[in-house]
Amino acid sequence: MEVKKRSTPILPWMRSPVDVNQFEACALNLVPCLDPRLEVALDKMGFSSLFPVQVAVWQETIGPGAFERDLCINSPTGSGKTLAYALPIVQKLSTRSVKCLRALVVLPTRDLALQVKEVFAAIAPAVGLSVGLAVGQSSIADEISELIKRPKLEAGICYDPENVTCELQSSVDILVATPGRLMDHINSTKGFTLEHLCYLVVDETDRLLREAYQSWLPTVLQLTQSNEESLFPLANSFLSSTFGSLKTIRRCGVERGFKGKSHPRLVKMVLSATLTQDPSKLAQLNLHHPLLMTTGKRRYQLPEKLESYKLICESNLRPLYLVALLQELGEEKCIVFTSSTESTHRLCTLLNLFGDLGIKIKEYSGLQRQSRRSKTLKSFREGKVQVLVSSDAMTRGMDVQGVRNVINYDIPAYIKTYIHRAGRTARAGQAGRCFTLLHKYEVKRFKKMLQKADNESVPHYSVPSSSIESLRAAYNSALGKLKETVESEASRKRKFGSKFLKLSRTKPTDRRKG
Ligand SMILES: Nc1ncnc2c1ncn2[C@@H]1O[C@H](COP(=O)(O)OP(=O)(O)OP(=O)(O)O)[C@@H](O)[C@H]1O
Repeated sequence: MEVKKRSTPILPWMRSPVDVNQFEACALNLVPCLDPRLEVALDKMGFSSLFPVQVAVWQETIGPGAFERDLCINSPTGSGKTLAYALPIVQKLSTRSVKCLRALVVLPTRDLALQVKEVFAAIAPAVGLSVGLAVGQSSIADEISELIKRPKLEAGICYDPENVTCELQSSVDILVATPGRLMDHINSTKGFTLEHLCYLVVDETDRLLREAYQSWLPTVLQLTQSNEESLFPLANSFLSSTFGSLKTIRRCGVERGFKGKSHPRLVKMVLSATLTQDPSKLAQLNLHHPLLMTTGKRRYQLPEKLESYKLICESNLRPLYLVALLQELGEEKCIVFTSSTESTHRLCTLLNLFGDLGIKIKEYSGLQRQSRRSKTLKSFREGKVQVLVSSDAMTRGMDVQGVRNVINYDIPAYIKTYIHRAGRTARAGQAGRCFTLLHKYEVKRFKKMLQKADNESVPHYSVPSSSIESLRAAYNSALGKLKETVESEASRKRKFGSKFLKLSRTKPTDRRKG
């Protein structure tokens, strides 16, 4: 007998969402209250209107909603969620008079954080705001000097470095960070404070809530919680009047208690194309009167102009079919997803051993150094590389213009993974295709998985058998070379490993002598 999986109850507030589909795109000059300087900045970005999800969020933030509720935004990949939160935050902070860290955006990976920072950087300076990045791209010292302003030393005056904390100020109004580097700054950067934080954005929420990442979330929530019930309220006011430092008084209050008050509670915005409904996960965010904004009735949505195809072949012939498909796609930018970093490396090596395919193919995976990954991503963005073979490092959030095709070399294990992978194409209302290579025994599972995203029938895609036949000889030769390459890589690794071991066994004094 089949045991039915007990479904988790949906939280009451999730049952009455705002449907983003009810909103239409809105020309920039018709967006109510939009700061004209931001209109100019958006125009420079090539944007002439706001997308529906951006209009819907604008309503709940700058419009009548007035940031009174925490927002949970579940809208498809490529629908424009980044600007949906960036624009209202920037508009709201545009009237601030003192610079301090007021908005924090947390993302799971460095490349994603860089991408989001670019969006803020395109609009925030237009209204005099600065944006910082804390991702560990540069040394911690360089990052600190970007984020914290040191007091100007007048000639002849020497400050005690231990005693300058109260003089240190934030150089940024908005910080985009990954959890690890954020925790480094919280724990050890003098002058780094979340005391004045007004906005917290948790992008790719379900991914970020899956791991603790050094307990960044409870730490941020604790550091920003209401300080009205502080044990020493008088001490607080004494300190601020004595030292004249800026103090942010938070209130926790009820739904409509904040209008016109200068220091509201911390507002949270959480987003994903596959937002979790798990009450225990959402509870970690300690949301205030949350409002769910979602697109349509289905929990999982694929982009409107995405076409999904299945390509059936024997497992051992998959590389052959992949090459034939890549040749058909020609120079169109394409991402090929595999199930692991190891198979990404192996597949990319194999493809490059096929002889001249007339397309530049590179690997992008968590196995590589960040600098290498960033370089590859840059070449891909610039069109110098046409095909990226990737592990799931590329699955979420990455926005690369002109990606027309996504290929699942390995079938994704979950519908969420399919949605994020496929979502690297068909972005911003553009058309795109997602091909999945399947063995005939996987077809049923694949169909069942796609039904969860309302995708009932996925047509077959076939490559001509003549293309397959013409590639066979090159395939066999590539397989032979792959064996050699793998063996020489393994022996290089072994050599490097034993050298490293020897080195670490040597006494430090000996090493210095050598
Ligand atoms: N108003 C707009 N007009 C034109 N293009 C836009 C607009 N807003 C966003 N875009 C473009 O749409 C693309 C997708 O935006 P974004 O990366 O924010 O999507 P997303 O919803 O966060 O996707 P994902 O769930 O995959 O992270 C980007 O290339 C962005 O530049």
